[in-house]
Amino acid sequence: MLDYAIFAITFVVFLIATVLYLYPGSNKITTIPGLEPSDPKDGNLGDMGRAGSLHEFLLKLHAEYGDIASFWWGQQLVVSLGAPELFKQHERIFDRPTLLFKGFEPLIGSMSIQYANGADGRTRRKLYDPSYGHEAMKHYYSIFQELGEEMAKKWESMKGEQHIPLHAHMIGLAMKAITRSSFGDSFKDEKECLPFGRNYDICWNDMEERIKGSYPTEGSPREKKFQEALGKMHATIGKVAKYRRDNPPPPQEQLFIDVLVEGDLPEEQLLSDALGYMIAGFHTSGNLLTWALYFIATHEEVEEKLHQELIDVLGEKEEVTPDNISQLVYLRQILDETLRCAVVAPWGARYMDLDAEIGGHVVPSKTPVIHALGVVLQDERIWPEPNKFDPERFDAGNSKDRHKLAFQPFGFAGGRKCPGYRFSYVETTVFLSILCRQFKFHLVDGQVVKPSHGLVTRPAEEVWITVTKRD
Ligand code: HEM
Repeated sequence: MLDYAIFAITFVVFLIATVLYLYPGSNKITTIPGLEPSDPKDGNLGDMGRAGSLHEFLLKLHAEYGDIASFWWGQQLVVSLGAPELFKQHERIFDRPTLLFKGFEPLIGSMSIQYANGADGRTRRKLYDPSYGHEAMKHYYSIFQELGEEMAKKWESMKGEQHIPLHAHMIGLAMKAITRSSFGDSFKDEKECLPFGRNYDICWNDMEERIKGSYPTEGSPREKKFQEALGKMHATIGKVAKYRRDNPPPPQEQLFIDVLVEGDLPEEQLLSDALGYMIAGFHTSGNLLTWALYFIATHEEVEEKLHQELIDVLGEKEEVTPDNISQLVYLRQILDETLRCAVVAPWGARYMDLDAEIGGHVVPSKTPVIHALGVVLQDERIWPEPNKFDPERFDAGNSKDRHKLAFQPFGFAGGRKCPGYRFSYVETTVFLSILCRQFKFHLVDGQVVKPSHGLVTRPAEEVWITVTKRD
């Protein structure tokens, strides 16, 4: 009888301990150091808001708890990795957790590649990736050249001291680059391009409000305005898709939109992925261009060294081509240091269906795992004086001993890194070589340029510059 009582008591104690151990809202389901939820419903989302952004929150989290740390996204435990050695353990993981990107769904749609995992995600990448592969890139140089020269002419026509809204101009330029190269000449027509840009602004401004926690109520004028603008963007993409379906180009002239059209995809997937690639394509590159020119304008020695390289490699007139682009070594260092210093894309994420071991801890199955790319890009153990803009960090001699996963601004895991990384390097190289060969840049006095970190890092306010034509 006593034996039975001891067994029963032990069993009940074990059961209670197990329930407490696994109860959501308790951090006991993992040994990973980290935050307790500040709120039973919202977890640490409030702390994230107070930090300013997820990136700033992660900087603090890792400073306090180390290279692997945990926190609560609402009632979901989330793990963050903040060191290249830990990235290594996630190098093969493909699937992305939906939860952390759910906020973008009203704009990009639930069928976006952003949410596609397993066989579906891999099949899509296999279908879409060649549009931004090494061979495809060769067709885009002339488009970038034409757009860069157009921008240079516009700046040249501006009177000496006229203030230029750098961010607006660079986002516009990057939008033209992705639409023309991926969707064809329909976007050459300003009548298509300008309203598209305006509708995009309406949707994006509303998305920024949503990401800060302000959602429109169903049927409200705000929601109607958002849906109307989104509908118009979809209608434009639908019109372009129909035109390309009715007038198919020869195989060697196929663009991304033709791949979508030929893929015989459900209409919703076509619209989602067309819009998703477009947004991912210009938001990122537009901000990379903005930050690069901001750093060039504020670092005269960098500006002059770059100008000299452009003259040495291209002379006064030559264009960037697939054959000479690799000679623009210093320009590439500037782009890489900009991606690092401005943390253009601060984080990525993955999850696994199984329990996994990372950094000596068990990560329970289905737990979203953040790749804190930006935390690593600002880690002073890897990058001394991390806030200093110094392209020499990427000089071949200075890079050779660095861990290969220390610089991964386009992500690194599971063959699912950013599909647009080559595109971005080529477009920004062509644009900057045209603009920096012709102009000197000056930041208008009295501005304090601060970053605003979302899924992409942009300047919190417009950056105003003036330009002087070089002799
Ligand atoms: C400065 C430029 C860019 C940066 C820093 C950047 C960064 C990133 C990062 C960090 C990811 C997440 C990767 C991961 O989960 O491991 C990503 C994904 C993605 N990027 Fe980019 N990107 C840039 C330019 C572009 C361009 C030009 C395009 C379009 C051609 C593009 C399209 C995408 C798409 C569609 C995804 C999601 C892919 C998927 O779900 O498999 N990006 N990007």
